[in-house]
Amino acid sequence: MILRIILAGVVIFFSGCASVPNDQLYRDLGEMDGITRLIDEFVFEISGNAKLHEQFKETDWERFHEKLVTQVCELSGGPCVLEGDSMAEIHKGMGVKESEFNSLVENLMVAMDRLAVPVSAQNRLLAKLAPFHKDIVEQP
Ligand code: HEM
Repeated sequence: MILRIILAGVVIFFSGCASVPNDQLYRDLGEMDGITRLIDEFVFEISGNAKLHEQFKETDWERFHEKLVTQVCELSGGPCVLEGDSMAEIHKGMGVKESEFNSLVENLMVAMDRLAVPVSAQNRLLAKLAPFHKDIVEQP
């Protein structure tokens, strides 16, 4: 009897874990539609940002947009996987400066404000992106 209760507890615990997917941020961002609109605005901001013009002058905007949608979908717990090189490998040798990184993050914040993304979701997305700082910025 005791064994059955323990077993039931274990089963409930694991099925509970499986039935609560950690996709709250993905849902708060409006799933694929919301994320696509967010990246539309983000890419629009980046492409018009004079401080970033030199870095992005040869960018394939369509590919960049698609990769960013996939990345934000994945990071927020959505059903996407960004394949390919790591953030460090992609940005290696670009000489990305701290000021450029901050400017790009400001572009994202403007995009999120424009779409009225709730502040708590904004903060959670920024927190997911923050660890990339060390992979992208090349210290002088
Ligand atoms: C949290 C910050 C950032 C994230 C999440 C991010 C993410 C990405 C992603 C997903 C790609 C596409 C990779 C691919 O094509 O496979 C990319 C490419 C690129 N990133 Fe970043 N990036 C960030 C910051 C920056 C900064 C600060 C710069 C420069 C100022 C930069 C410059 C570029 C450039 C030039 C490309 C190549 C675009 C192309 O030629 O198609 N990134 N980044």
